Amino acid sequence: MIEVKNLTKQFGHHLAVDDISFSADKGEILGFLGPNGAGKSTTMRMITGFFPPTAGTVIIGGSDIQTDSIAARRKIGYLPENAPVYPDMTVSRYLDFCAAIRGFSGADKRQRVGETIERCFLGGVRQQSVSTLSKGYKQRVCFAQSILHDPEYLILDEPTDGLDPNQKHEVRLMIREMSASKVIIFSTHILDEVDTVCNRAIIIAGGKVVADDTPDGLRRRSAFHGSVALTLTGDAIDAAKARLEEMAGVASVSAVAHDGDRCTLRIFPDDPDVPIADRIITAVGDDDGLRIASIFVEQGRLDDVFRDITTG
Ligand SMILES: Nc1ncnc2c1ncn2[C@@H]1O[C@H](COP(=O)(O)OP(=O)(O)OP(=O)(O)O)[C@@H](O)[C@H]1O
Repeated sequence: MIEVKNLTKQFGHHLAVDDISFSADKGEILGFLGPNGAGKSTTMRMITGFFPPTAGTVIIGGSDIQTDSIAARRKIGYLPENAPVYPDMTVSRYLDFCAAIRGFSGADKRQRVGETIERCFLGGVRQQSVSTLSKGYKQRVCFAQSILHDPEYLILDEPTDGLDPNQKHEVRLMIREMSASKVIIFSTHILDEVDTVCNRAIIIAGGKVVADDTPDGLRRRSAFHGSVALTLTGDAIDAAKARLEEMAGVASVSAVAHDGDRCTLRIFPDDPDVPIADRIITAVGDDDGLRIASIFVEQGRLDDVFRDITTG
């Protein structure tokens, strides 16, 4: 369990993190979202003991990051923003060095490093100097050092930043695979990533937690959640629209696009959780010459919800 209580960070007169509290348990993959400068990296730096908070506490598996720092940090794997890795070392030497710092030696160390290199697909560059690696590979090397000791708590600051789509996919898979036995917190600007990887999302804006929900729960906050986009072709669209407006369970119908004899209607239900698409198809089907070109039930888009929440 990770417990963050009333965490606050003041840089001079600037309040970067303002009284953040949350806790996360094993199996949770917690996405940290927020606009630029919201306070995500600062929060992660305090959680990992990179710098102390102005106020508040962080307890990692029972160990306080400030008063029992070494015990707390032993349990953490941390991928900082921009993947700081020693440029003059080879990949193999760097991971060897990280493993030694983590207390591994001899055959155990060799095995850890070997397995991690394999797991992070770094075999092809293991003897290459870090300074000659591409941005994506540097990111992978830094990711490798964060999981080397199989930590229970994994704090990843934009882990897929700079990776190509295949590498992004691999990292997301790895995060999901590891999640059962860990608490994983990672920040990202990619909302799709939250959907595919996380089972919980915290949105931070202006240093405060402004939403804490499942990705599905966030989507349900969209004004469009449960609405139906219906595209019709034919002459009798106005009659169909009138009929839909009278239908039980429909709150409103609006024409959102019109092109010749083709029209898209957006139908808002009274209750977004009561499906109405079947009844819409039946109601429209009564009109001669009218054809349904497409029908789509909107689940709500995370980027719309994110914008609404973070811009107030
Ligand atoms: N060491 C520092 N000294 C002074 N101000 C800082 C320091 N570190 C961060 N800040 C400020 O704190 C605020 C939060 O920064 P932080 O890096 O945590 O944001 P973020 O949410 O991670 O942003 P991004 O998505 O752009 O990475 C910003 O206004 C930033 O300028």
